[in-house]
Amino acid sequence: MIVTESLSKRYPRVTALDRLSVDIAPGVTGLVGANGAGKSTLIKILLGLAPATEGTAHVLGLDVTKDGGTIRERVGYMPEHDCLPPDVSATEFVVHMARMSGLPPTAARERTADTLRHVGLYEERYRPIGGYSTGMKQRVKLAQALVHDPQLVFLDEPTNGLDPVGRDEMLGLIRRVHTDFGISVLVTSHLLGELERTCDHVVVIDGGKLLRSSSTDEFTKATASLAVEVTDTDAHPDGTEALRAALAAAGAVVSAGGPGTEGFASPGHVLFVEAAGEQIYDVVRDTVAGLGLGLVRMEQRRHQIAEVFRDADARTGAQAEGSGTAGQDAGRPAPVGGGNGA
Ligand SMILES: Nc1ncnc2c1ncn2[C@@H]1O[C@H](COP(=O)(O)OP(=O)(O)OP(=O)(O)O)[C@@H](O)[C@H]1O
Repeated sequence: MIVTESLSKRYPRVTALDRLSVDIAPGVTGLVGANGAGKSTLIKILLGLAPATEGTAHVLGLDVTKDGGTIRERVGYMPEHDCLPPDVSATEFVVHMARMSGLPPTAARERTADTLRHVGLYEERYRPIGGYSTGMKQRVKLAQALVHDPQLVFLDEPTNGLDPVGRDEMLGLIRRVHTDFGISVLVTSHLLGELERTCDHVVVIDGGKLLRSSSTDEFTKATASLAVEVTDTDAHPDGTEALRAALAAAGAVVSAGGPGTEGFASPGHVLFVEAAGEQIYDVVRDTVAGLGLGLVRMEQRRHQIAEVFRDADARTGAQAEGSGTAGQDAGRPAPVGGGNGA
Protein backbone atom coordinates (compact mmCIF):
# COMPACT_ATOMS: atom_id res chain seq x y z
CA MET A 1 0.00 0.00 0.00
CA ILE A 2 2.77 2.40 1.01
CA VAL A 3 6.41 1.96 0.08
CA THR A 4 9.15 4.45 0.80
CA GLU A 5 12.80 4.09 0.00
CA SER A 6 15.46 6.18 1.66
CA LEU A 7 12.97 9.03 2.01
CA SER A 8 14.39 12.23 3.49
CA LYS A 9 12.95 15.66 4.15
CA ARG A 10 15.30 18.40 5.25
CA TYR A 11 14.26 21.85 6.35
CA PRO A 12 17.02 24.46 6.71
CA ARG A 13 17.48 23.72 10.40
CA VAL A 14 15.82 20.34 10.89
CA THR A 15 15.94 16.91 9.25
CA ALA A 16 12.30 15.86 9.59
CA LEU A 17 12.75 12.49 7.80
CA ASP A 18 16.06 10.73 7.54
CA ARG A 19 16.44 7.97 4.90
CA LEU A 20 13.20 6.29 5.90
CA SER A 21 12.42 2.98 4.18
CA VAL A 22 9.14 1.26 5.01
CA ASP A 23 6.78 -1.14 3.26
CA ILE A 24 3.25 -1.04 4.67
CA ALA A 25 0.69 -3.72 3.76
CA PRO A 26 -3.14 -3.36 3.76
CA GLY A 27 -4.79 -3.31 7.20
CA VAL A 28 -4.56 -0.93 10.14
CA THR A 29 -1.04 0.40 10.66
CA GLY A 30 0.10 2.61 13.50
CA LEU A 31 2.78 5.21 12.90
CA VAL A 32 4.15 6.09 16.29
CA GLY A 33 6.69 8.63 17.41
CA ALA A 34 7.08 11.55 19.78
CA ASN A 35 6.01 15.05 18.79
CA GLY A 36 8.37 16.21 16.07
CA ALA A 37 9.35 12.65 15.06
CA GLY A 38 8.29 13.34 11.47
CA LYS A 39 4.85 11.71 11.29
CA SER A 40 2.94 14.62 9.77
CA THR A 41 5.78 15.32 7.37
CA LEU A 42 5.61 11.74 6.11
CA ILE A 43 1.84 11.99 5.59
CA LYS A 44 2.19 15.23 3.64
CA ILE A 45 4.81 13.69 1.37
CA LEU A 46 2.67 10.59 0.84
CA LEU A 47 -0.27 12.77 -0.20
CA GLY A 48 1.93 14.58 -2.69
CA LEU A 49 1.45 17.85 -0.76
CA ALA A 50 5.12 18.37 0.12
CA PRO A 51 8.16 17.33 -1.92
CA ALA A 52 10.76 15.02 -0.39
CA THR A 53 14.38 16.17 -0.41
CA GLU A 54 15.50 12.74 -1.60
CA GLY A 55 14.31 9.16 -1.91
CA THR A 56 11.09 7.74 -3.36
CA ALA A 57 7.59 7.04 -2.11
CA HIS A 58 4.66 5.17 -3.63
CA VAL A 59 1.10 5.02 -2.35
CA LEU A 60 -1.27 2.40 -3.85
CA GLY A 61 1.41 1.89 -6.48
CA LEU A 62 1.37 5.59 -7.46
CA ASP A 63 4.42 7.83 -7.39
CA VAL A 64 3.95 10.74 -4.97
CA THR A 65 5.99 13.12 -7.10
CA LYS A 66 3.88 12.60 -10.24
CA ASP A 67 0.49 11.25 -9.15
CA GLY A 68 -0.44 13.42 -6.15
CA GLY A 69 -3.87 14.24 -7.59
CA THR A 70 -4.81 10.59 -8.15
CA ILE A 71 -3.48 9.64 -4.73
CA ARG A 72 -5.67 12.29 -3.08
CA GLU A 73 -8.70 10.96 -4.98
CA ARG A 74 -8.14 7.49 -3.54
CA VAL A 75 -6.84 8.35 -0.09
CA GLY A 76 -8.71 10.12 2.72
CA TYR A 77 -6.87 12.48 5.06
CA MET A 78 -7.78 13.54 8.58
CA PRO A 79 -5.41 16.36 9.55
CA GLU A 80 -4.10 16.76 13.06
CA HIS A 81 -5.10 20.34 13.73
CA ASP A 82 -8.52 21.90 14.02
CA CYS A 83 -9.44 23.05 10.55
CA LEU A 84 -13.24 23.04 10.60
CA PRO A 85 -15.36 26.08 9.72
CA PRO A 86 -17.31 27.01 12.88
CA ASP A 87 -20.38 28.48 11.23
CA VAL A 88 -21.58 25.59 9.07
CA SER A 89 -23.11 22.29 10.15
CA ALA A 90 -21.37 18.92 9.91
CA THR A 91 -23.77 17.93 7.16
CA GLU A 92 -23.08 21.03 5.05
CA PHE A 93 -19.33 20.66 5.53
CA VAL A 94 -19.11 16.96 4.73
CA VAL A 95 -21.43 17.32 1.70
CA HIS A 96 -19.13 20.10 0.48
CA MET A 97 -16.06 17.88 0.92
CA ALA A 98 -17.83 15.02 -0.89
CA ARG A 99 -18.66 17.35 -3.79
CA MET A 100 -15.03 18.53 -3.85
CA SER A 101 -14.04 14.88 -4.21
CA GLY A 102 -16.19 14.64 -7.32
CA LEU A 103 -19.38 12.99 -6.02
CA PRO A 104 -22.61 14.18 -7.69
CA PRO A 105 -25.06 16.10 -5.41
CA THR A 106 -27.42 13.24 -4.52
CA ALA A 107 -24.64 10.73 -3.91
CA ALA A 108 -22.78 13.34 -1.83
CA ARG A 109 -25.83 13.84 0.41
CA GLU A 110 -26.45 10.11 0.80
CA ARG A 111 -22.83 9.29 1.52
CA THR A 112 -22.66 12.17 4.01
CA ALA A 113 -25.68 10.89 5.95
CA ASP A 114 -24.26 7.35 6.01
CA THR A 115 -20.78 8.45 7.03
CA LEU A 116 -21.94 10.81 9.78
CA ARG A 117 -24.12 8.04 11.18
CA HIS A 118 -21.17 5.67 11.04
CA VAL A 119 -18.98 8.03 13.07
CA GLY A 120 -21.77 8.50 15.62
CA LEU A 121 -23.15 11.96 14.76
CA TYR A 122 -26.94 12.04 14.56
CA GLU A 123 -29.24 15.05 15.12
CA GLU A 124 -26.24 17.23 16.11
CA ARG A 125 -25.14 17.07 12.50
CA TYR A 126 -27.49 19.93 11.63
CA ARG A 127 -25.98 22.29 14.26
CA PRO A 128 -23.01 24.62 13.54
CA ILE A 129 -19.66 22.93 14.15
CA GLY A 130 -18.49 25.86 16.32
CA GLY A 131 -20.62 24.53 19.20
CA TYR A 132 -19.25 20.96 19.02
CA SER A 133 -17.09 19.24 21.63
CA THR A 134 -13.55 18.14 20.68
CA GLY A 135 -14.79 14.56 20.30
CA MET A 136 -17.55 15.63 17.90
CA LYS A 137 -15.10 17.71 15.86
CA GLN A 138 -12.73 14.74 15.58
CA ARG A 139 -15.68 12.69 14.28
CA VAL A 140 -16.48 15.31 11.63
CA LYS A 141 -12.83 15.29 10.55
CA LEU A 142 -12.96 11.50 10.32
CA ALA A 143 -16.23 11.61 8.35
CA GLN A 144 -14.83 14.03 5.73
CA ALA A 145 -11.84 11.69 5.29
CA LEU A 146 -14.16 8.74 4.59
CA VAL A 147 -16.99 10.31 2.63
CA HIS A 148 -15.57 9.67 -0.83
CA ASP A 149 -15.07 5.96 -0.04
CA PRO A 150 -11.27 5.91 -0.25
CA GLN A 151 -9.13 2.77 -0.37
CA LEU A 152 -6.85 4.11 2.33
CA VAL A 153 -7.07 6.83 5.00
CA PHE A 154 -4.34 8.75 6.80
CA LEU A 155 -5.46 9.74 10.29
CA ASP A 156 -3.09 12.20 11.96
CA GLU A 157 -3.38 12.00 15.77
CA PRO A 158 -7.15 11.30 15.76
CA THR A 159 -7.28 10.85 19.54
CA ASN A 160 -5.65 14.20 20.32
CA GLY A 161 -7.51 16.17 22.96
CA LEU A 162 -9.93 13.34 23.80
CA ASP A 163 -10.61 12.02 27.29
CA PRO A 164 -10.07 8.28 27.90
CA VAL A 165 -13.66 7.36 27.00
CA GLY A 166 -13.60 9.48 23.85
CA ARG A 167 -10.26 7.97 22.93
CA ASP A 168 -11.56 4.41 23.28
CA GLU A 169 -14.58 5.26 21.16
CA MET A 170 -12.39 6.81 18.46
CA LEU A 171 -10.06 3.78 18.46
CA GLY A 172 -13.09 1.48 18.10
CA LEU A 173 -14.33 3.58 15.18
CA ILE A 174 -10.93 3.42 13.50
CA ARG A 175 -10.85 -0.36 13.79
CA ARG A 176 -14.33 -0.53 12.23
CA VAL A 177 -13.27 1.66 9.31
CA HIS A 178 -11.20 -1.34 8.30
CA THR A 179 -13.41 -4.25 9.43
CA ASP A 180 -16.74 -2.80 8.16
CA PHE A 181 -15.61 -1.03 5.01
CA GLY A 182 -12.32 -2.70 4.10
CA ILE A 183 -10.54 0.66 4.07
CA SER A 184 -6.88 0.46 5.08
CA VAL A 185 -5.73 2.89 7.73
CA LEU A 186 -2.47 4.62 8.59
CA VAL A 187 -2.98 6.20 12.00
CA THR A 188 -0.42 8.27 13.88
CA SER A 189 -0.06 8.62 17.62
CA HIS A 190 2.54 9.49 20.20
CA LEU A 191 1.02 6.82 22.48
CA LEU A 192 2.20 3.27 21.85
CA GLY A 193 -0.43 1.69 24.08
CA GLU A 194 -3.41 2.85 22.10
CA LEU A 195 -1.98 1.62 18.83
CA GLU A 196 -1.33 -1.79 20.34
CA ARG A 197 -5.07 -2.34 20.73
CA THR A 198 -6.02 -0.98 17.35
CA CYS A 199 -3.36 -1.84 14.80
CA ASP A 200 -2.21 -4.96 12.97
CA HIS A 201 1.18 -3.46 12.36
CA VAL A 202 3.24 -0.76 14.05
CA VAL A 203 5.94 1.47 12.55
CA VAL A 204 7.97 3.46 15.05
CA ILE A 205 9.97 6.51 14.00
CA ASP A 206 12.19 8.75 16.04
CA GLY A 207 14.03 11.82 14.84
CA GLY A 208 12.83 11.01 11.29
CA LYS A 209 14.49 7.58 11.36
CA LEU A 210 12.87 4.18 11.34
CA LEU A 211 13.22 2.57 14.73
CA ARG A 212 11.12 -0.52 14.17
CA SER A 213 8.46 -1.94 11.87
CA SER A 214 6.67 -5.18 12.70
CA SER A 215 3.29 -6.74 13.32
CA THR A 216 1.66 -5.98 16.66
CA ASP A 217 1.48 -9.72 17.35
CA GLU A 218 5.19 -10.09 16.79
CA PHE A 219 5.84 -7.46 19.43
CA THR A 220 3.61 -9.08 21.99
CA LYS A 221 3.27 -12.83 21.26
CA ALA A 222 6.97 -13.48 21.03
CA THR A 223 7.30 -12.32 24.57
CA ALA A 224 4.52 -14.32 26.23
CA SER A 225 5.30 -15.21 29.81
CA LEU A 226 3.60 -16.57 32.90
CA ALA A 227 3.29 -14.36 35.94
CA VAL A 228 3.50 -16.57 39.00
CA GLU A 229 2.95 -15.56 42.61
CA VAL A 230 3.25 -17.90 45.61
CA THR A 231 2.87 -17.75 49.40
CA ASP A 232 5.72 -18.06 51.89
CA THR A 233 5.77 -20.98 54.36
CA ASP A 234 7.69 -21.78 57.54
CA ALA A 235 9.90 -24.12 55.52
CA HIS A 236 10.41 -21.44 52.84
CA PRO A 237 10.20 -17.96 54.41
CA ASP A 238 10.95 -16.54 50.96
CA GLY A 239 8.70 -18.70 48.82
CA THR A 240 9.35 -16.60 45.70
CA GLU A 241 13.09 -17.14 45.88
CA ALA A 242 12.67 -20.84 46.63
CA LEU A 243 10.44 -21.21 43.57
CA ARG A 244 12.81 -19.17 41.38
CA ALA A 245 15.73 -21.43 42.30
CA ALA A 246 13.72 -24.63 41.84
CA LEU A 247 12.31 -23.54 38.45
CA ALA A 248 15.75 -22.45 37.25
CA ALA A 249 17.10 -25.83 38.32
CA ALA A 250 14.29 -27.46 36.30
CA GLY A 251 15.52 -25.57 33.24
CA ALA A 252 12.86 -22.80 33.09
CA VAL A 253 13.83 -19.24 32.17
CA VAL A 254 12.75 -17.14 35.16
CA SER A 255 13.05 -13.49 36.06
CA ALA A 256 11.85 -11.63 39.11
CA GLY A 257 10.65 -8.06 39.64
CA GLY A 258 11.70 -5.29 37.30
CA PRO A 259 9.76 -3.98 34.30
CA GLY A 260 6.36 -5.54 33.85
CA THR A 261 5.49 -5.85 37.52
CA GLU A 262 3.54 -2.58 37.52
CA GLY A 263 -0.03 -3.30 38.44
CA PHE A 264 0.77 -6.15 40.78
CA ALA A 265 -0.02 -5.56 44.46
CA SER A 266 3.28 -7.13 45.59
CA PRO A 267 5.70 -6.74 42.69
CA GLY A 268 8.55 -8.32 44.67
CA HIS A 269 6.59 -11.57 44.87
CA VAL A 270 5.98 -11.97 41.14
CA LEU A 271 8.10 -14.25 39.00
CA PHE A 272 7.98 -14.19 35.22
CA VAL A 273 8.49 -17.58 33.63
CA GLU A 274 9.12 -17.72 29.91
CA ALA A 275 6.25 -19.68 28.36
CA ALA A 276 8.07 -21.83 25.85
CA GLY A 277 5.22 -24.36 25.53
CA GLU A 278 2.16 -25.86 27.19
CA GLN A 279 4.22 -28.07 29.51
CA ILE A 280 5.42 -25.03 31.45
CA TYR A 281 2.07 -24.92 33.31
CA ASP A 282 2.66 -28.46 34.65
CA VAL A 283 6.27 -27.67 35.53
CA VAL A 284 5.22 -24.61 37.58
CA ARG A 285 2.33 -26.46 39.28
CA ASP A 286 4.48 -29.48 40.18
CA THR A 287 7.38 -27.33 41.41
CA VAL A 288 5.08 -25.20 43.60
CA ALA A 289 3.44 -28.37 45.02
CA GLY A 290 6.82 -30.04 45.55
CA LEU A 291 7.95 -27.06 47.66
CA GLY A 292 4.67 -27.08 49.61
CA LEU A 293 3.92 -23.44 48.67
CA GLY A 294 0.49 -21.96 48.00
CA LEU A 295 -0.13 -20.82 44.42
CA VAL A 296 -1.68 -17.33 44.52
CA ARG A 297 -1.72 -16.78 40.76
CA MET A 298 -0.43 -18.20 37.52
CA GLU A 299 -1.54 -16.13 34.55
CA GLN A 300 -0.41 -15.75 31.00
CA ARG A 301 0.74 -12.34 30.17
CA ARG A 302 1.67 -10.65 26.92
CA HIS A 303 4.15 -7.83 27.22
CA GLN A 304 2.93 -4.48 26.06
CA ILE A 305 4.74 -2.95 23.13
CA ALA A 306 6.18 -0.24 25.35
CA GLU A 307 7.91 -2.85 27.50
CA VAL A 308 9.37 -4.51 24.44
CA PHE A 309 10.86 -1.19 23.40
CA ARG A 310 12.14 -0.55 26.89
CA ASP A 311 13.89 -3.95 26.86
CA ALA A 312 15.28 -3.35 23.36
CA ASP A 313 16.48 0.04 24.47
CA ALA A 314 18.24 -1.38 27.51
CA ARG A 315 20.05 -3.85 25.26
CA THR A 316 20.99 -1.28 22.64
CA GLY A 317 22.02 1.21 25.31
CA ALA A 318 24.31 -1.37 26.89
CA GLN A 319 25.85 -2.12 23.49
CA ALA A 320 26.31 1.54 22.72
CA GLU A 321 28.02 2.11 26.06
CA GLY A 322 30.24 -0.89 25.50
CA SER A 323 31.36 0.30 22.09
CA GLY A 324 31.80 3.88 23.25
CA THR A 325 29.31 5.16 20.68
CA ALA A 326 26.51 6.12 22.99
CA GLY A 327 25.24 8.43 20.36
CA GLN A 328 22.23 10.46 19.53
CA ASP A 329 19.94 8.03 17.82
CA ALA A 330 21.45 4.63 18.37
CA GLY A 331 19.28 3.22 21.08
CA ARG A 332 16.78 5.92 21.68
CA PRO A 333 13.34 4.42 22.03
CA ALA A 334 10.31 6.23 20.76
CA PRO A 335 9.85 8.52 23.76
CA VAL A 336 6.21 7.81 23.76
CA GLY A 337 3.70 8.15 26.47
CA GLY A 338 3.65 4.79 28.18
CA GLY A 339 1.90 1.54 27.58
CA ASN A 340 -1.65 2.22 28.62
CA GLY A 341 -2.44 5.17 26.48
CA ALA A 342 -3.99 6.94 29.45
N1 LIG B 1 7.47 23.70 7.28
C1 LIG B 1 8.44 23.40 8.16
N2 LIG B 1 9.57 24.15 8.25
C2 LIG B 1 10.56 23.85 9.10
N3 LIG B 1 10.54 22.79 9.94
C3 LIG B 1 9.44 22.01 9.92
C4 LIG B 1 8.34 22.26 9.03
N4 LIG B 1 7.40 21.30 9.23
C5 LIG B 1 7.88 20.48 10.19
N5 LIG B 1 9.10 20.90 10.61
C6 LIG B 1 9.95 20.25 11.62
O1 LIG B 1 10.16 18.91 11.23
C7 LIG B 1 10.12 18.05 12.36
C8 LIG B 1 9.06 16.99 12.16
O2 LIG B 1 7.76 17.61 12.22
P1 LIG B 1 6.41 16.79 12.06
O3 LIG B 1 5.29 17.79 12.16
O4 LIG B 1 6.47 15.93 10.87
O5 LIG B 1 6.44 15.90 13.37
P2 LIG B 1 5.27 15.01 13.99
O6 LIG B 1 5.89 13.70 14.32
O7 LIG B 1 4.08 15.00 13.12
O8 LIG B 1 4.96 15.77 15.33
P3 LIG B 1 3.61 16.52 15.75
O9 LIG B 1 2.68 15.46 16.17
O10 LIG B 1 4.08 17.40 16.88
O11 LIG B 1 3.17 17.30 14.54
C9 LIG B 1 9.88 18.93 13.57
O12 LIG B 1 11.11 19.21 14.16
C10 LIG B 1 9.27 20.18 12.97
O13 LIG B 1 9.59 21.31 13.74
